Amino acid sequence: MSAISLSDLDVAYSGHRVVEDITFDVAQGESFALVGESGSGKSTVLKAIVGLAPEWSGRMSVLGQARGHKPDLAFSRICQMVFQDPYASLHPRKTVDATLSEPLQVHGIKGRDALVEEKLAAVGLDRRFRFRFPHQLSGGQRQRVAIARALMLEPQVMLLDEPTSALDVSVQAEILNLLKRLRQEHRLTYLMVTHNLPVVSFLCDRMAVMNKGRIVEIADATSLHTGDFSHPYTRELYAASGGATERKPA
Ligand SMILES: Nc1ncnc2c1ncn2[C@@H]1O[C@H](COP(=O)(O)OP(=O)(O)OP(=O)(O)O)[C@@H](O)[C@H]1O
Repeated sequence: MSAISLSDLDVAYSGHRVVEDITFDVAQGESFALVGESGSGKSTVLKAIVGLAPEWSGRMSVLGQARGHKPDLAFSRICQMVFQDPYASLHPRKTVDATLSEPLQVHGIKGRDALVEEKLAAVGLDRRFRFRFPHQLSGGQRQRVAIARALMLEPQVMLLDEPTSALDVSVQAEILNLLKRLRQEHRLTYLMVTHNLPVVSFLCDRMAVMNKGRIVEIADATSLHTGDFSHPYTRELYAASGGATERKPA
């Protein structure tokens, strides 16, 4: 059983189709990237999976459970999304504690104190941060809180939408290291949007290259060492990123 399976996925906004014919499978425990230039539809694919882009057709399933068009509370227990900008994704008037407790309340899960502290520790924040508001945190700390929130329900699949691109270069590597560690410790599957090929090299096993709403190529991340790609658009993207990506991102 795949962690994520998309087949002939089309997605539109107000009748205007922006994503077409998306088909790929992500294996359990795999880290899979969607790359491509701005506007190519990468985030839209993630939004469709979590139900934030409701005009879709095709087939989607996560851990063997087919996605429908109706809200599905149980889905959030297996799949969570982390957004690009932790300023925008965290409620400014909620403490870290309130933000992390909310999914537990919604799902009627007990043991709030221990779980909040456990997930804070998992993302490298000690208990001093628990009763702070987002404006009392750095950008990197805020993104750690957003990741902790995504972990609260112990999902197996995480959708990561440019999780480091809104951060200072100096903290990008810290968050990437954290994501790498969490994936190992929690045996997570990642589907990650990025435009940064060194990030793919660091964190991902395979990548799908998107151009104008379609996938033009699916390649192993190891191809980033050699530049051995079949589609001209991928070769262009590779050349634009400066070629071989042995170096660490950020
Ligand atoms: N809520 C929305 N309503 C209408 N159009 C949208 C909406 N969100 C995105 N779009 C459009 O859909 C297309 C794909 O956007 P999407 O955000 O998926 O691209 P992307 O590849 O993730 O780009 P970026 O890297 O800039 O985030 C773009 O043309 C965008 O303007």
